[in-house]
Amino acid sequence: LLPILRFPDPRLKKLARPVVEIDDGIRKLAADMAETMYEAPGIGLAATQVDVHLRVVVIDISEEKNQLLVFVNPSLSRCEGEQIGEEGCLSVPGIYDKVERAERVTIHYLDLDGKQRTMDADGLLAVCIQHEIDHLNGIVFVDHLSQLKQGRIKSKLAKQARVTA
Ligand SMILES: O=C(O)C[C@@H](Cc1ccccc1)[C@H](O)SCc1ccccc1
Ligand SMILES: [Zn+2]
Repeated sequence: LLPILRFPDPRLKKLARPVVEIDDGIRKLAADMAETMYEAPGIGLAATQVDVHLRVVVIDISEEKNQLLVFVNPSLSRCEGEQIGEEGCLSVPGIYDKVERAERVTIHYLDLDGKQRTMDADGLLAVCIQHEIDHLNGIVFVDHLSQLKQGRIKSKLAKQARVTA
């Protein structure tokens, strides 16, 4: 299992670098990220969240937890429509708030065989993909909220940290 960075850790703001070659190291990273995601539990995880600043994302929104998607160097095209959904984040435990996302996206990425692929997504998968790509760009969903809400969240998490410490 990989330790997940907690907001407002400054390493969550780092920009992840593209993967140059998909080797066994990247395949092991994806496997470790998937294990960490399933155990959390979560439906998505970006390498940034486990302090690896490479553009790798794992997602599984299936009920049976048996449809793992791995996106290397993901990018979006054709962002259409709007949807507002309640979001949480494994790096911001206990905080949930509404975030506006595109309803439909086309994602371009490399699979673990290094093959260039394209996928259309909508609904929860589109939301998750946008949430994870934000992480690779150093953006946490809290950054989309008002300064007032961000202040409240920081103090709430600081209090939680004191209690658990
Ligand atoms: O921190 C992460 O990146 C995992 C996120 C991914 C996510 C956030 C909002 C909406 C969709 C996906 C989640 O914390 S995973 C936990 C979760 C589980 C079911 C539904 C929503 C969030
Ligand atoms: Zn997140």
